[in-house]
Amino acid sequence: MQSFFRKAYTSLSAAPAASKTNLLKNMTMGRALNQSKMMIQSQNLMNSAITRRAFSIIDTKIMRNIGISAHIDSGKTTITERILFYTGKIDEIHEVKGSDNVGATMDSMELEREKGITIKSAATHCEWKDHHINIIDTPGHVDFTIEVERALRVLDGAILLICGASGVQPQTLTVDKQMKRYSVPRVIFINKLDRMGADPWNCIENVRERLGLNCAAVQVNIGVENGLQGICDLVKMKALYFEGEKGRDVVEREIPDDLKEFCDKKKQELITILAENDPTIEEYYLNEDFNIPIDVLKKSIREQTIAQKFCPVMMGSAYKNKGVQPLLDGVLDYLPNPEESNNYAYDIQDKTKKVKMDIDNKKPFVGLAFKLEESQFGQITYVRIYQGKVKKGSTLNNTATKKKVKISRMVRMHSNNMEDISEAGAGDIFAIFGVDCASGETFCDQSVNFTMEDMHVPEPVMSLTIRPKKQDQLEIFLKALNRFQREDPTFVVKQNQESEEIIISGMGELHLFIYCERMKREYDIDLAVGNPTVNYRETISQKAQFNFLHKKQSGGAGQFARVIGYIEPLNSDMDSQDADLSCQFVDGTEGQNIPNEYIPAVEKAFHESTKKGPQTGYPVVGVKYVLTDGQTHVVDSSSLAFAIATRYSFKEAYEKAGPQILEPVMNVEVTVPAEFQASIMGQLVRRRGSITNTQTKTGYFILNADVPLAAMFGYATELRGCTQGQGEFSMEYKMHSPVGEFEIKDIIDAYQRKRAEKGEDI
Ligand SMILES: Nc1nc2c(ncn2[C@@H]2O[C@H](COP(=O)(O)OP(=O)(O)OP(=O)(O)O)[C@@H](O)[C@H]2O)c(=O)[nH]1
Repeated sequence: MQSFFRKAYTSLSAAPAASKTNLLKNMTMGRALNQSKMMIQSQNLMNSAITRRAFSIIDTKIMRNIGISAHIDSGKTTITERILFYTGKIDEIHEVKGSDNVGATMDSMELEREKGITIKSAATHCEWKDHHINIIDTPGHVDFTIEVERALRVLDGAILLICGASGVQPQTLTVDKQMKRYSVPRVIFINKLDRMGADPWNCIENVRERLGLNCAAVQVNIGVENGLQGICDLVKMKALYFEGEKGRDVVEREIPDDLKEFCDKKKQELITILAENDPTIEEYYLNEDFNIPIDVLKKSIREQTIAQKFCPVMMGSAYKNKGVQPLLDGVLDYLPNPEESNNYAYDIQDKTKKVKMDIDNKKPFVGLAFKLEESQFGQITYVRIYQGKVKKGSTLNNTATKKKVKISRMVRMHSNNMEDISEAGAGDIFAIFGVDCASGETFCDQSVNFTMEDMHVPEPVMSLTIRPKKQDQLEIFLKALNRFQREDPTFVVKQNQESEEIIISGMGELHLFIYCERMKREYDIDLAVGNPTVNYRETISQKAQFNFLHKKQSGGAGQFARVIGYIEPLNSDMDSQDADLSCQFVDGTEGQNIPNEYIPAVEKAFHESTKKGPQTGYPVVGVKYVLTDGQTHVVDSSSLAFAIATRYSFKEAYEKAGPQILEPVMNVEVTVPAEFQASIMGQLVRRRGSITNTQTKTGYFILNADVPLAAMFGYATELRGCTQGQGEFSMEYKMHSPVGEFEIKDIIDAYQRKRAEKGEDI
């Protein structure tokens, strides 16, 4: 079959365009191959045809931009590897941490292959049944959550992966929340059905309860765990088996007799759920007619999925090569093409003006740089086109920097490889070379000036000091920091003004560790790394008035400014995930006691004051400053005087407003063999954790707890030690909560000590 394919591909490539379709038909139809083999051959031929088309603009109707998101280790990379194999992009499957030591194709960084985790999201594309699919493989580890955010921002649909044995896990909740935030329609794939204790029906219940998603299975598994054989498609009412090399031949048979009744029941469940939002299906339902034509059923699933009223659930085992091709069919059948998803930009002149993007190649070009990557050929910038098209050699505007950029080389990426293209059209994802920009910036045609909506960038929760051991490496060290910062908005670099120490902050220990490691490996820098510290925040718990007069009228130019008002908490409850961690200024003045020209100085000085809290030096959050009145002097008032008065007024009121210190609290999930239940609970309670959920599943004990980040240092080692290496845990940022009484004193003392010792301004 391989040689047949090669021959066919050669003749197809050489044939004139008009005869290719016929040639394709003849070659696939004229041979007495079995049904499944024919399917694969015609598939590969179509793929070749589309690969050729990749050099020109792709019709948006046959395009899908999808991401694969899940909790860590759910199998995203493993699935992507199968997708690339079945669509003819790679000739061989390499496993994550596989015995061949090659590593999965999408894990192209050395560190990714070593650790068996995905760090940066790699973009790729493939062709399936005459459709072009752009795929972003997103990392599952919470420390790289910004990669997930970025991917979702630019995708039209997603596959939400769930482990068939573990069900909904902490990060499934996070990625689901992110998908909801960006209104991304999704299909669910329950993976790892070959694992001990796997149960897709439990997972579906779990999804309904914990994610609140209206979902139903469109497939039923044939067997489970070691006995997993295939799946039944409830739309077609056929059984599908995956035979031949690596399960590449999809063979359709009748549903096994012992599953017929169960499949009928599950199909009825699907129809009942669809009927709620679709009058056509409702009519079938009311007539108790469950033999709905395939097209009608697919149309309903598609429309409701795109409208985010429903999620179709598919299933299988990527590792055992079962269920991946039907999942690809599901992507085409149920996820939107770029024309079917809504995207908006803001007019840079008037940010309140929202402009709907039009997937039309004739419209002015608007594209978002959503990801940067350093390669051996220079910076690669990934761009999603929201409208218009772009040709190699054209010039675009970067609306953030106002700089003109020449698009001299355009490519489609495939992990670390690429293919050159000469143009790309609306809805597509491509990459450009040598363009200087930061991620999140918008490129436009000269005729428009739009910016795409900002991405949600979470607050960094952990910091550490870092410096090169050798002075002559300082320049390359700063270059590396600069690059990482532009690639990743959750990686923040600051310099302490007084001690000149460089402080890097990020989303967790692993996040910061990876950057230190990359500096060592990619830049050969010998680093001195300090101890990690937690990013505390300060806030207030009650309202407090201020009335402050700043007056200096002895000699020289005088200063006079009075500010009157109050500060109050922005949140009624700080112990909540929805707490607003911003600071707001409200101009509540009436009349002209403070002339308008001084108000901006007051606002600016308030925001400046919140950058460094009086108790710990960490930023103040969740505070509203309301200016109600004031007083000026005809000669001596100035913006400077009002700025000084504001700073003192804030300090004065802050002391009376019940100051609090907030610390990052993590949602921790620990999975251990059941016999370790007691010791695990004890450990987390000692680490100031409050247990939120426990469950026991097939010999495993799973515990969820909210634990302060400050108490989680060294937990990986402790867990490994007490479970003989059999325990696993993951954690993600949940919220900033007030620090307990006992810890407050330690934190303040440490801050005062540090200041006294070093005269440091942290
Ligand atoms: N039994 C079983 N194992 C699987 C399956 N899919 C993936 N795995 C294994 O699960 C582990 C994690 O798989 P990955 O594909 O790296 O998961 P991921 O979601 O990409 O991981 P991160 O990117 O690090 O979050 C690997 O050891 C895989 O071989 C499956 O269907 N069944």
